[in-house]
Amino acid sequence: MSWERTDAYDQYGRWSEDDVRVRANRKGSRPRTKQRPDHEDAVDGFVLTVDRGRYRCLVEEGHKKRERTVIATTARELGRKSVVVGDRVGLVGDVSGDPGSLARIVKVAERTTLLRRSADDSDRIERIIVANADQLCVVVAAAQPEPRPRLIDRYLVAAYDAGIEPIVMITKTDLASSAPIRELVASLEVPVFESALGEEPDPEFRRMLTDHVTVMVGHSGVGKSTLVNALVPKAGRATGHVNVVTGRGRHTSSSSIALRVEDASGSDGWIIDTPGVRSFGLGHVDSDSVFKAFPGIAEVVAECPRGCTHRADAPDCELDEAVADGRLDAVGASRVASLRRLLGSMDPEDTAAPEAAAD
Ligand SMILES: Nc1nc2c(ncn2[C@@H]2O[C@H](COP(=O)(O)OP(=O)(O)OP(=O)(O)O)[C@@H](O)[C@H]2O)c(=O)[nH]1
Ligand SMILES: [Zn+2]
Repeated sequence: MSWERTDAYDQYGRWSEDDVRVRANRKGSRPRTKQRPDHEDAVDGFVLTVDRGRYRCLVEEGHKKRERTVIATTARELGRKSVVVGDRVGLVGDVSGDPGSLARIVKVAERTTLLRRSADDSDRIERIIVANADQLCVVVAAAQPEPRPRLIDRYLVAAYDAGIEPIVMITKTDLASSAPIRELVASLEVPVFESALGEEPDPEFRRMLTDHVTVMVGHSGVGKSTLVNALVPKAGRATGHVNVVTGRGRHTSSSSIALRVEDASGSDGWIIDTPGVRSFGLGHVDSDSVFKAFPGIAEVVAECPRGCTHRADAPDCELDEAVADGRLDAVGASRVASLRRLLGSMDPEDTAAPEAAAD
């Protein structure tokens, strides 16, 4: 996973000069770096969309008059470092945002989080979906398409692995009860919200988005775009239909986009809508990091034998001891059971879900 970081950046995303050769400087002016300009004049941008090598970035965010979007490409000096929606970048060149103008992304700030998926569970090559999200909203329909518990589990595992707080939004509650999904996530203490067609989004849910970057994920057809449009009326996310026979959506949204969402008081946050998927590979996830996401459990697994998977069948797993001797109470014990179930969603026999086939 080392490729996601470039050592030439420090923790603030500035160039680190350590590995840059500095030419002897006879004239006594500032030392010049041979290959890497430090781009002190770069302006900060927030990546809103990525489309075939063109990055739409928001600059002077929050500034009433000067805030604008700028189209940019990536500078060659970034090398193979990828830039994704949610990235905080430094831009040079024409940052006016005028029609036809083009800027260059020369820096990418170190990411606070990375949401990743792999093509399938045997594939350790990961794709970064979104950077810097601190919440992940799993959108799941009460019906049409039928909820797929394993996919929900997989999203939750990905969130815990990435250090992102999960939220569950149950849509289409006009069609079926939300109870089975609520039961599924009950022991994880994940905030759960509901929505139904034609209803205003729950103000509590809207408030939950304020001052956060929330990535919205879900199976194709669950009503994610409908929800995003309700939250951000000018978003104009294309909504599709669900095939009544298969219950599948048509992948109407095809790329990720960051959208500003406001609450009743006018405060705002960002949601990042991602394309609907049918499967979510977890080849890159290490089960240790999922357990370590929970205080109380992290201390216990620190005592496990080396290489312990912490799964139900793991020999001498300290979690079993801690449940037995009361170090973990009833809530802790049910959380361990839930996490083990979540990690069961990574089991290989589960990857060949019928939905993985194209329709
Ligand atoms: N009954 C009902 N239908 C809904 C609700 N939300 C969305 N739908 C319908 O479900 C269908 C799919 O909705 P979309 O918003 O396009 O779904 P999506 O999750 O964005 O789908 P992808 O673009 O494939 O990712 C549309 O026909 C919506 O009108 C709801 O709360 N209740
Ligand atoms: Zn263990």
